[in-house]
Amino acid sequence: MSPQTAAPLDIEGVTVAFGAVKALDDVSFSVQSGHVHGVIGPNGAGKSSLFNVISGVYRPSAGEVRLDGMALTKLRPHEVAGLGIGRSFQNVDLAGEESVLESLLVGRHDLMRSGVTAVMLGLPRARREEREHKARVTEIADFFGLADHLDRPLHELPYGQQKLVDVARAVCMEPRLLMLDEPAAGLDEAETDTISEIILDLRSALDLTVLLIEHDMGMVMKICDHLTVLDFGRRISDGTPSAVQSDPAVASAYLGTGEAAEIETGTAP
Ligand SMILES: Nc1ncnc2c1ncn2[C@@H]1O[C@H](COP(=O)(O)OP(=O)(O)OP(=O)(O)O)[C@@H](O)[C@H]1O
Repeated sequence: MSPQTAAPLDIEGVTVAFGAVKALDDVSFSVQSGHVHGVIGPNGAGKSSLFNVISGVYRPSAGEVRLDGMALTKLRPHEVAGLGIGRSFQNVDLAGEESVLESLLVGRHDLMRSGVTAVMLGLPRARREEREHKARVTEIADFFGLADHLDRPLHELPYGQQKLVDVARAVCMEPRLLMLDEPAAGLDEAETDTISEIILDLRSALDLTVLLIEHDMGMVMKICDHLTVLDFGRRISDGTPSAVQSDPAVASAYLGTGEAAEIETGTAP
């Protein structure tokens, strides 16, 4: 289905500081190609900062990020996206009357060769390209069970489907590495199961590496091959879900956060 193949990611000695606060402090870990790799940690641990470094939004003061051996740390966000990193966001943007189709086409912006003017003038090459992009977007929407909703305004969809659109938009970028920031936030158990299945199916069907930030421990334990745990910007644990679950450093980081029981039992809050 996709011409791309899953890519490995290496994070080496990455530090990001905001004044006296080190959002990331000498963080290193590797993500194997084809893995679903979870990044977990209490609030403020540095997870979103890590995503921002990988996607080129934050420049680290030290360290390097490599996708399939290629250094990303000096690139701009659109250049990082062009190398095959697609990203969903923590908060769904409900503003505007944008349709699901339009929202998904935004994900293909960097893949479109014809400019907006050419499309508006109805030039043949632009029309053909637009048709091809719409066909691919429809195929991806179908994977998410969204194909019947393409013409509906995004804000009319139930929240669970809006979260699916957010993930689908990142898939429309044709990534080799898909970064998902809390795809299950605000979802009920059945919706969380649905998105979990979709992530696993996507990984196989599109040959993706998946990097996942998620607070839902039930989901993390179920679908991740490997976990990295951050706390106060430092990597405090890294290993298989069961190894991380029994790591005393992890239990102590979560102590008093309200998520400690979920870490121990691997259940959703
Ligand atoms: N742009 C910024 N300016 C100043 N401080 C920031 C900025 N971004 C992050 N931080 C700080 O860096 C630390 C890590 O924040 P980050 O958002 O990366 O954590 P997180 O693990 O994603 O948290 P959460 O689970 O709550 O989303 C926090 O102390 C945060 O206040």
